[in-house]
Parts: sequence; C-alpha cells; structure tokens
Amino acid sequence: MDDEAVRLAGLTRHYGPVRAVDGIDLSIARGSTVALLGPNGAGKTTTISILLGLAPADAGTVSLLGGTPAEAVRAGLVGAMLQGAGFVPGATVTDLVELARALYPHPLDADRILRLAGLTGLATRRVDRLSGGEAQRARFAFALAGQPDLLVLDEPTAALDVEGREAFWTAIRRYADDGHTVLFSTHHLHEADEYADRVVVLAAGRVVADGTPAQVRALAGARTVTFDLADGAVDGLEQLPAVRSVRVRGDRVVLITEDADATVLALAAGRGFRGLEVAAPGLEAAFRALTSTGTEH
Ligand SMILES: Nc1ncnc2c1ncn2[C@@H]1O[C@H](COP(=O)(O)OP(=O)(O)OP(=O)(O)O)[C@@H](O)[C@H]1O
Repeated sequence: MDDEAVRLAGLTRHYGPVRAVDGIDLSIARGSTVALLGPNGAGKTTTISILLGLAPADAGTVSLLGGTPAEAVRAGLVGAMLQGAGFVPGATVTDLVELARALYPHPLDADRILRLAGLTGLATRRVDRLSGGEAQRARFAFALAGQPDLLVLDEPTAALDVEGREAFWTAIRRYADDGHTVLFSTHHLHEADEYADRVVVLAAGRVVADGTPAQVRALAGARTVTFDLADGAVDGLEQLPAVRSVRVRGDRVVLITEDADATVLALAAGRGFRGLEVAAPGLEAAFRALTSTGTEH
C-alpha cells in the first residue's frame, strides 16, 4: 500500500495578481497528524480546497491516498470540515449524521459520531438553530461520520470556546491514534505545537518552514538583533552564536537569532556597535527570514 496520504507537487493558484498558492510541494505520510500553520491569507484554505478537488489549480498535481482527489472522495476515503460550510435548513443533527453516514461505505455508528462530536444532547436540534460552536461540532460530525482514512479540517476550532476546543482535540487525538491521517489548518502556534506531529508553516502561498513542533517552536522564539556597526566590518557575523540569518543595509545590520542573549554577548565581546535593538519579529517574519539563509547585502 502507498504510504503517502497526500502528495502535492508544484501546486500553484493565482487570483489575479495574488499568488494564493505559490509552488507548494508537500508529502504527508499515512497515520501522521499534520498542522498547516499560517497567518490570514497565507493560502491554507486555498491549498485545502485544491487538495480536496473543490477548486482547480493553475499548475501542479494532487494525489490523495494514491488516487486523484475525486477518486479518493468517491471511495469514501476522505472526510472534510470546511470553514462556514452550510447545512440543509430544517434538518436535525441526527438527519445530518445519517446523511453523512449514507455517503460512506464504512460509517461509524451514529451514537459514536454524536459522542465524539459532543452532540449527544443536541441530536434532535435543528441544524439551523445551533450556536456557532455547536454548528462547528456538527461539521466535525459530518467529516468524521464515514470513518475516513484522511480527515482534513480547515481551522476547525475557530468558533469553539475553551471547553469545546479541548473536547475537539481529545476526539481528534483518539481518531489519529487509531492510525488515521489528520491534516488541519490553524493560526495558532500552540495548537500546531500541541496536537500535530509535524508542522508545515505557510506564508504568502509558500512553505516557509516544515518540521517537528519543537523545531518550529524554536524558530518562533527567534529574535531580530539590529545595530549599526562601528567599524563597518560585516565579516563573521553569521558565525555569532545562534545566528540564523544576516542582512546588511548600509551600516545597519539585522541578525535573526534563536538566542538573542548569546548573540549579543558574543557581539559585544568582539566588536563595537551602536543603536542596538532586540525585537520579536513575529512568527511570519521570523519564518520568512529564517528560510532565506545566509548573508544578504
Ligand atoms: N476567491 C478568491 N478571490 C480572490 N482572492 C482570493 C480568493 N480566495 C482567496 N483569495 C486570496 O488568496 C490569498 C490566500 O487566501 P486563503 O483563504 O487561502 O488564505 P488562508 O491562509 O486560508 O487565510 P485565513 O486564515 O484568513 O482563512 C489571500 O490573499 C486571499 O485574499
């Protein structure tokens, strides 16, 4: 059996001048839980839509569980929870669950679906009368119903309160522990860190970091150290401890470091400088800077 659940190659999608997805290559192993982490507009939803066969790509290919997205969906191998997906008005939660079960060859038991999604007490409630968080749980129930090999969740916890989030992640963990593949998108580093075994960071339609939660957390802790060089000598700056990138603009130097204290101490021991500033560049800027390695003048 193919051990890849998802393979994206050279995926590209433009909206006019906007490069929503800009050449994404990604392979996801079966059984893994992968977070797509990125700020607003990073391209998460577009990537997920193309991956599921819901939107076309301008270029590139998608393979899901060894087939095309349409084949994988038709075979009932994929379940998805999309942002703001609508419901049939007037249907109850149970109707929704039964509809979802009817679409798949090996659905979960209806009671189990309701329990996993935290909807047992709301089984007879009309879906158009659910709160935002409850509706999100109903979308989760729909995604889970067919017991899909691959579960794709676009910002699944967006409308959930703290309790709802905890229950949701407990259910996801249980599902992933049964050997299923889970791909979810999020804005929140802590969610990616805590619940994924691999974190893929997107910014401006590109993969800018890809690693274990610990690796991505280390990158997220990066700082910029900015200063004017007293003697103008830029040689050796990239050798300072913990430095990941060096940018020089005239006399002004911007270092990205994973340990600002160590970098500044070594800098101070070796050379003169003025106007030192240390700042947290924010996740996106840190990831971008860290992925453009080396010295830039
Ligand atoms: N239908 C569309 N028409 C025009 N531009 C679009 C369309 N859909 C997305 N975009 C643009 O493509 C880029 C990527 O959007 P996308 O929704 O994929 O990002 P995202 O990472 O999911 O963001 P968010 O976290 O805000 O949902 C953004 O600049 C967005 O404005």
